[in-house]
Amino acid sequence: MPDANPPLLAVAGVAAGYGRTEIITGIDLTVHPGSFTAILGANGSGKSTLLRAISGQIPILAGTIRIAGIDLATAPEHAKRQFGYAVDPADLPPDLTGQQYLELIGSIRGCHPHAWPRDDLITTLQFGPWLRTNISAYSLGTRMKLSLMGALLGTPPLLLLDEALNGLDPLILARIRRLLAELCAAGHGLVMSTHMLATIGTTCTEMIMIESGRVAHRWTAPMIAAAGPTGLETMVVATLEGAVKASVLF
Ligand SMILES: Nc1ncnc2c1ncn2[C@@H]1O[C@H](COP(=O)(O)OP(=O)(O)OP(=O)(O)O)[C@@H](O)[C@H]1O
Repeated sequence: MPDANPPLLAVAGVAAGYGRTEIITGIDLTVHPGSFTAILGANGSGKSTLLRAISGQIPILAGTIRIAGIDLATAPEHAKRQFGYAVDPADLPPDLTGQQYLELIGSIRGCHPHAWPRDDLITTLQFGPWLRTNISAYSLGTRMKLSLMGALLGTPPLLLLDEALNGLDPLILARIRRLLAELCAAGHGLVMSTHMLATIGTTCTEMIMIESGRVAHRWTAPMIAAAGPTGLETMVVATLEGAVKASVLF
């Protein structure tokens, strides 16, 4: 019998990569309503590859991915309606305006192009002046805002953010953090890859660290709370140092 309250995301034994090269292996990850999972790891460890697999951009080589109980492999269109994914700013279509991009995402999601969790998102993100300008003229931070606005369109149950806070100025960053915290409090799930420990602080409920394509460390909410904002950085840097020493030994 299907689970009446399935997790928002259930990743089990997943392997994925590019062509014949397997980059991530044996990944298990469960995200429940209200949780915020941060994916950490050194450059090139496989964080984006994991998020590309979860969002169905690359095929998986082993394992299963279920989004709100829906199998991504057997019902991809249905599964993809359950999450918003902040695309890499470099992948935004340069010849569209912001408004056209939002209309495109809205048509794919079957929602109004401004159907956000808050009606005033354009004002909150100070995006109004850019709506009718071609994306090719945007700064990195402006592209990042549009990418986040696309992910939030239709207020999906699950948000997948790949280093989606890079390049935002401190005011916009604070506003986005507040909005994401509100969404988690309302029962949405958030998975975000990041190097910005100071930014995620202790707001996440789980942290995983990817090393060479595998989950090498997991920190639960009590462990994160016990470390505190300053201890968190020390803890993660020490873990990364340990990984570098171990790779030198082998
Ligand atoms: N499109 C691609 N084709 C082939 N290999 C790729 C591709 N994208 C990434 N890789 C390789 O996969 C590995 C993991 O890359 P990935 O982008 O997932 O790492 P990451 O942890 O997100 O890194 P960073 O923190 O630098 O963003 C790297 O060795 C990278 O070179």
